Amino acid sequence: MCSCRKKRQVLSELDIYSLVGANRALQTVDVRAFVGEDGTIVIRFEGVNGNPIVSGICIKRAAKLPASQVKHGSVICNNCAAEIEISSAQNKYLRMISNAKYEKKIAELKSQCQLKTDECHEAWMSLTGASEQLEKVQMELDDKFLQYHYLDQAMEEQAANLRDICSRYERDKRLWAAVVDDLEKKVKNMKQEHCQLSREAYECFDSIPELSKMVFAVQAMVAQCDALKLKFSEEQAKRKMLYNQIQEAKGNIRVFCRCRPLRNEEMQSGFATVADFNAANDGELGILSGGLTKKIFRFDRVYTPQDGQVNVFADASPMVVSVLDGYNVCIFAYGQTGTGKTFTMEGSEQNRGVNYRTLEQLFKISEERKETFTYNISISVLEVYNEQIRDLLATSPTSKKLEIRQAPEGAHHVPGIVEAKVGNIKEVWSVLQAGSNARAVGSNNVNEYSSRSHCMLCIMVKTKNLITEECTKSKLWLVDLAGSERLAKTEVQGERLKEAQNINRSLSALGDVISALASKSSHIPYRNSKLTHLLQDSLGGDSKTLMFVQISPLEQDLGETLSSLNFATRVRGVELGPARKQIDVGELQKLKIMLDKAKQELRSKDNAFWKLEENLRNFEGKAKGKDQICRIQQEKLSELEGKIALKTQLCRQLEKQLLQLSEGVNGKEETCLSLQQKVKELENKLRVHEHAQSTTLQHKVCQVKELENKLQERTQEFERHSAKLNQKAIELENKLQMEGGNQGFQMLQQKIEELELKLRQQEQQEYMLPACFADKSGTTSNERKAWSRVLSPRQMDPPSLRNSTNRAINQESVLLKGTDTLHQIRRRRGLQSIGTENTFLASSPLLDKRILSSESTKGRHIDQSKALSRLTRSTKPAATVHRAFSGSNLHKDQLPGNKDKNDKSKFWLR
Ligand SMILES: Nc1ncnc2c1ncn2[C@@H]1O[C@H](COP(=O)(O)OP(=O)(O)OP(=O)(O)O)[C@@H](O)[C@H]1O
Repeated sequence: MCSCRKKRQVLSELDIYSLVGANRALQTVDVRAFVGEDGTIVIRFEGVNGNPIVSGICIKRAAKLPASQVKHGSVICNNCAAEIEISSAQNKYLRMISNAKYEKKIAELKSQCQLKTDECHEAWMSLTGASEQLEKVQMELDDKFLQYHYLDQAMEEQAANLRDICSRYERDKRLWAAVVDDLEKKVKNMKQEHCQLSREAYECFDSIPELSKMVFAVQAMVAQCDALKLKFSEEQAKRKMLYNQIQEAKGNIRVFCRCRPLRNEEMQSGFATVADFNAANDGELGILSGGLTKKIFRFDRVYTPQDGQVNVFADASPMVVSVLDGYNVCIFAYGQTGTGKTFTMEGSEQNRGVNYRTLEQLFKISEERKETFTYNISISVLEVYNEQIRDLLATSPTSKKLEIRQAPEGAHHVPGIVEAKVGNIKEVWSVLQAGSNARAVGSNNVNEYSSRSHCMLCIMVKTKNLITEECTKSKLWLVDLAGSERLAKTEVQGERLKEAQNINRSLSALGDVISALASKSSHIPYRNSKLTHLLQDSLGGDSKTLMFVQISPLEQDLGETLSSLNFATRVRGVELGPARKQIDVGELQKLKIMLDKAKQELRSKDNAFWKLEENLRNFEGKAKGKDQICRIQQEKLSELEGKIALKTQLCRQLEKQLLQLSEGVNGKEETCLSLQQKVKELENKLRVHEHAQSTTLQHKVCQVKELENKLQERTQEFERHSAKLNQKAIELENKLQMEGGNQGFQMLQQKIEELELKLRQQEQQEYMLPACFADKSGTTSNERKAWSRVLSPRQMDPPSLRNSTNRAINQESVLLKGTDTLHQIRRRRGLQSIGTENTFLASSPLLDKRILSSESTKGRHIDQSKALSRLTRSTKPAATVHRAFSGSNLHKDQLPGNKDKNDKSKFWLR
């Protein structure tokens, strides 16, 4: 406290009444008072006239005393430049005020920091919200993208399917077109065929009446023919039967005439033939004699030179077969030498004769009848040579003469002769060959290999009827007579003459027998020769006889030919009487034979009739077949037409489907285009939003970072300084208590001064803060000035002089001293102090709020991390966010998503 002269003068000369008026209190401001040691307040009124009454004292807290103005425990007055001492208590109080000020500032800073933190939190929350929105948008975008992708895939699939369908459709179309073309061609061809078939069918249909007429005519003709054939066969049968009956009744010897063909050399020599075969079929043979006259001979059969062995045997076959029925049969060949007797009877290997064919036929029939008959066939081959019988089958020559004996039952046989049993035709040929080889032959001028004996093959057949148990024993003589040529012609002598004489004698005996038989003589001279004696059972009587008269066609042989033919004519005239079975089986055998024949004829007629019927059926079947083919073709045509109609319908349906598919594809393409546009719009919006978010975030992050840094520095400095001050205060107090005294006091004062100096320096540094904050927090220039004035030494009123309870009175009794500006500044200071008090009062809720915010921040930490984790997704928008953070020059570690949790928690706790 100082006694300011100016004030003192002013106060001494102050005319209170003139200034205030009567009964009004003088209100003084900035009246300095001293606080005594005992705590009393001393106010000195110097130069006061009268007795001023102090009705009330309003103590108001002094303005803050800047530490820089406190030097060595004193303050220099701004008015009088007097050094005002400051008591230790006042210093302590000042320090407390200073500390309180710093605390206030710290609290303000903390509150500002809290506000900034809240702002940051809000910004972060908004950022998180924006991120979430962004994420949602991103998700929607992803969904849209996926939808677009799926749509694209579906489109591609649809397009591929469509292409496939189109290709298949094209392929099928081509195939169908080819098939349709082919079918059309086929239909065309079938139509043509159908037309042709229709024509043919019509023709057939037209010709059916004619055909049926023809069929009827043919049938009628066939029937007529059949009838005629039947009649003919009946007539023939009757004729044959009658003839046979006549023959059998007469017992005539049947005579077949056969003429040999001209030899090659004879033809080359130009020999003429005397035989005329024009009526050979009627059994007539003409012999030309003397060139003009022709003698006709009638026989049972006349063979031309062209007739073969088969024809000859065919006629002889029925008589041959008679031996199986139990008849004795004799077949002999008579004729001039070289006319073909041996050829007819034996034949050659290529042209089998009657002998071989007879045995073949017998075996064949016996095989056919084996169910009803058993046959035992044996053969003997004899030769009558020079009136002696030779066994041609005898393996060893014997001196014993073979004689003919008559059995008790009347049959003649040659005892001791070989009767070779033959079972099949192979054995027959070997036997016949052996006999033929053993036959005596010789050459003459007519025939080089002339037969010089009568060769006689005797076939003995024993038959047993398995049904009737009837047994027969019959024999068949097949005789190849020796040549009947005249002796003069042959010009043989000696032995050959003797052979010829014997041959002629035997043939003459045969003639005699035949003449006797023809004249029906009572005596038949069979025994005149061995030949007739052997043939006694089979020549004449109850036997069947067949004679082959062999003639030569040559004119030179005309005499012999006529002789033979005359002999044959006589033979043919012989009536032997009816043949008789060797065992009388009566008419039964005959009826059976007739029945067999009738059956055979019936079979043949049935066959012919069946053939005709078959032909008719064939005609009808052909007509029906054509009708059926026509019907089938018509059905096929209708089927093909139906198929064509179906396929045409299918083609139309496919075309419709194709059109529908193309329409669907167009619609999907439009949808796809609209979706693409929407996606582009969303992407643009997202980009804009991301850009705005990133810029805002960058800005806020920068601010927060700066504030954080500053706050951290200040806090650290304050803490450090407070710690130092507290420590030094404690030390000083301790020293003060320990030491005491002037020297200690002086030292203490010096130290205090040093400390105050340091404190002032720090305060000066602190005073620079508002300017800094003004720059950042938008503080106006007037406010900065007010700050500097408030912190001036004049405003360092002791807080003890101010009382909050009298604040209103003090404000009203302001001493109008100085300028308006000063007054305004003081008013602001008052307001500032009030604001400061209010700031202190508001500090506790803010602290609570900070705690809550820190707690809520802790609570939100997980969500933020989640949010950040969402931001760090590997999607396109996430990458965009990452770019936004990277664009704000933040280190990767400073990114919320990448920083560790401790840093994040520290960040939010701050
Ligand atoms: N119908 C015919 N067809 C063909 N050749 C025949 C015919 N008849 C006879 N010949 C031939 O004439 C020749 C004489 O025949 P073959 O020996 O049979 O007479 P032949 O009457 O038996 O004589 P021979 O009394 O001297 O024994 C033979 O070479 C024979 O082949």
